Amino acid sequence: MLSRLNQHSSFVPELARKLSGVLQMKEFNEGTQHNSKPVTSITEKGIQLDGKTLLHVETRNMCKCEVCFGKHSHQRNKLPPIGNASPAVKVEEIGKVTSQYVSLKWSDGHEGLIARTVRGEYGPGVIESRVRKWLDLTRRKNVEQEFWSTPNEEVTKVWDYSWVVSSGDNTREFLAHYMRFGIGLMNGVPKDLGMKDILSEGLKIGPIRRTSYEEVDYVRFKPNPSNSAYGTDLLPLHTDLASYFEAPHVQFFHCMESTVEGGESFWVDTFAAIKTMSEQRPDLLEVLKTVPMTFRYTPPGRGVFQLSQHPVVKMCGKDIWQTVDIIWSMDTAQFTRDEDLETRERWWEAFLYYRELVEDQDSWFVKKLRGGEFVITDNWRVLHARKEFRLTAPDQERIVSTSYMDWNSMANRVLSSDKGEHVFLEVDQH
Ligand SMILES: C[N+](C)(C)CCCC[C@H](N)C(=O)O
Ligand SMILES: O=C(O)CCC(=O)C(=O)O
Repeated sequence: MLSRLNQHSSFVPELARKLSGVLQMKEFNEGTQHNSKPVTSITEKGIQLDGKTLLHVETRNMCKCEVCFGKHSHQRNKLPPIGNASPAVKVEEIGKVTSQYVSLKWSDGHEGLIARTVRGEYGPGVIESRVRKWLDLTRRKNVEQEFWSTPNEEVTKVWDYSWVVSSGDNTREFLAHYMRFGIGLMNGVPKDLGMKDILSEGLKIGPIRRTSYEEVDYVRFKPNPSNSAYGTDLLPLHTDLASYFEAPHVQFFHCMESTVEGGESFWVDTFAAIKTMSEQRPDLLEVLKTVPMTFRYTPPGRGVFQLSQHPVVKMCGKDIWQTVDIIWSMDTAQFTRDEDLETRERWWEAFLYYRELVEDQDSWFVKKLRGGEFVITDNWRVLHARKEFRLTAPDQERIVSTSYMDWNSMANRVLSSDKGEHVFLEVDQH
């Protein structure tokens, strides 16, 4: 590798410019996303590449040579010198430029190459088209999500189970829909399939996230319920397991049977409400973002003591990232011990403002689930609830099974290539 690079170290800038011109045409034809001229030049801050400035330190950390970057692991093999920020490592020379890579030599003596394209970065194979289409959605970027303050046709779309599981691409479309709206519904799940069959054999996703409810929990009427879900009363809008430090990202609902009266489900998109709040009362939103609330689930006699704290709204940069809301597991008494009076007054004003927005019934998606229907919700975004139901005849039943999963497992299904042949970076063709 290095000896090959050395061949290019007597590098002529003009040649690179010519090459770059040719490459620009080629890439345009391939439909890649380079805008302006693919100039490669060294500047004060770093290098100019394809109309973009890359900092010296960034280029050094982006090195894709086989010394720096694991061929099999696609992880960094070797750290660039720790002191690469101070004194700053600098690009000293730009070498060969091809459609995928640019060779660079840095002031720490290292010679390597950085990728110019998504393909150069991750390697050839099916993944590239998916990454282009879905990378931002799988990273929960708000710009790709569609917030809904009324349940429109797209949000309420019900997908046919057998269609969804009939090909990998169909499954991906369905999961991408779920990620966009925070909810995805299917019907027609065959009667003989349980939660685990649907997840691992149908949607081919996993593993299930274990909680204190084990892998699959059956929500049905139980006397003296250890969780309010097992009663028949209205179950108000909430996200599940707020008492965990990291509440599960994804929640699955499989309605196995429902012949009771009432018991309609409803959902609301908190991100739409938070957006409204950010426009109308940014001062109150700030309070929800900064003041932590304690959440608690400590049912007696079960050896369970779950206690955690979170602000109700979490951000990731400028993106709304997570809402945590379960009114009845808020430990209000603990809150009075943790925060001063003034903070609590402001917090309650902010929380009730927010709660009023999500309790606006016009923003609810209401649907009575029937046997064979399946719902996935973004438990960091969409609140779910169930209306009261009544058992008026002995043969009536309502059984919903629930499970949880990490968001990564969904993203993995949407973006990954299938297991099989190794597909390596094309650095050796550079
Ligand atoms: C569905 N399953 C019964 C497993 C969990 C119910 C979670 C909602 C609950 N009240 C909470 O403590 O967060
Ligand atoms: O019974 C239902 O439909 C809702 C149950 C629920 O919200 C839960 O278990 O978290």
